[in-house]
Amino acid sequence: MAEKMPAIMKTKPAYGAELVEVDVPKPGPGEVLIRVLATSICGTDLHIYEWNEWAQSRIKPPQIMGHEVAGEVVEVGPGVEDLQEGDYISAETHIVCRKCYACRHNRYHVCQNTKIFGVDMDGVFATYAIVPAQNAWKNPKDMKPEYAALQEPLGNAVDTVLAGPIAGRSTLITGAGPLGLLGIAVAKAAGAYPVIVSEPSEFRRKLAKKVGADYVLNPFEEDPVEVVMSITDGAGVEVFLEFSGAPKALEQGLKATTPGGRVSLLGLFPRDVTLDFNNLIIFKALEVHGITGRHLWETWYTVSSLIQSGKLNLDPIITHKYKGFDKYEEAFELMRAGKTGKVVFFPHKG
Ligand SMILES: NC(=O)C1=CN([C@@H]2O[C@H](COP(=O)(O)OP(=O)(O)OC[C@H]3O[C@@H](n4cnc5c(N)ncnc54)[C@H](O)[C@@H]3O)[C@@H](O)[C@H]2O)C=CC1
Ligand SMILES: CC(=O)[C@H](N)C(=O)O
Ligand SMILES: [Zn+2]
Ligand SMILES: [Zn+2]
Repeated sequence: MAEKMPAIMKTKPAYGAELVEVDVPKPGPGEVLIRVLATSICGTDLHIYEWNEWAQSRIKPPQIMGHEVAGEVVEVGPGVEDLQEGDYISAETHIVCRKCYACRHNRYHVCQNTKIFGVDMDGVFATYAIVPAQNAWKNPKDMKPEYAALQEPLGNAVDTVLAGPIAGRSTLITGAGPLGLLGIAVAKAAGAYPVIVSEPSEFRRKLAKKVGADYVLNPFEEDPVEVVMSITDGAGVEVFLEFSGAPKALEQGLKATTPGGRVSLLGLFPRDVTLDFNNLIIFKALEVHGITGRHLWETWYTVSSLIQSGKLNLDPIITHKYKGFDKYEEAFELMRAGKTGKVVFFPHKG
């Protein structure tokens, strides 16, 4: 195996990243080394690339980026018992402590001491990467690497969509970025109808239709509330799934939700949000869920089964595939421009 490897690294506290040659790491106690087969870009990676306020407050360069991955175990560190060379795995990105109050209540997805690889330590945008054995998820041998890498963000989408009943329920999704597109795929696979999607980007509205949205609208040209009311004969939607992080979308979605309906909030807002809580939530007795990470490990079982069921229309969502990392700047710029769904790198050129 090579001694050196290419990696996309946040080398300095500024916009962008660099493609560098670094040493192939050695797995320590409780760790495995994987040969990365596929790795995909998350919106969080884009925040790190752009070096926004959140990234400046959290990321400590130099650091290898990336956290969505599928790979093959090539070396097992001391003390690892349930993994062996040749295992085909993906990885839960949240490294949890199992000691805090949340962990001791089986709420690992909100562990108070969460560390995230690719965020708080070296990540997976490289040909080899270190994964803590406790975070490894074994994949069926026949699962496409690009699907296997998507399981981590699919977990966010599954927890958002399936936070309550959805089969046969009218559903509004705001934001058809990579995560919102995954949300549409999960909602359709789970029997939601109609699925109405509000998204300003024409490129992404077209993708939303391909993935299975029943209606798409441009919130900058039509009032999402009016469209929803006309489709639902004035009732409003039973389920509102927020995937945009846009304050306006939140307000519109709450107005479009039927009294007593369910709201799942995944999108992260750029700033504090002012909201008419009394009339938009309290007097409508809405059920509101904050969504983060993935429930460990039941969400991974649901995601893997949904992929294996063949009912998730993932191919239209994976809009860009790159062999190697040479064109990483193009990939990030296209994503910044909103001209992509999910972008996947296959690090090994051979
Ligand atoms: N809670 C969690 O654990 C996680 C949350 N996130 C957040 O989820 C959100 C979605 O992630 P990505 O799809 O990667 O983000 P993205 O930024 O690529 O997609 C957001 C989409 O919302 C659209 N949008 C903007 N304003 C809108 C409006 N007024 N109405 C409807 N749509 C609007 C944009 O055109 C874009 O397509 C982001 O805010 C991200 O930070 C991402 C990962 C984990
Ligand atoms: C930080 C991330 O982007 C990650 N996908 C998560 O689920 O926390
Ligand atoms: Zn992510
Ligand atoms: Zn914990």
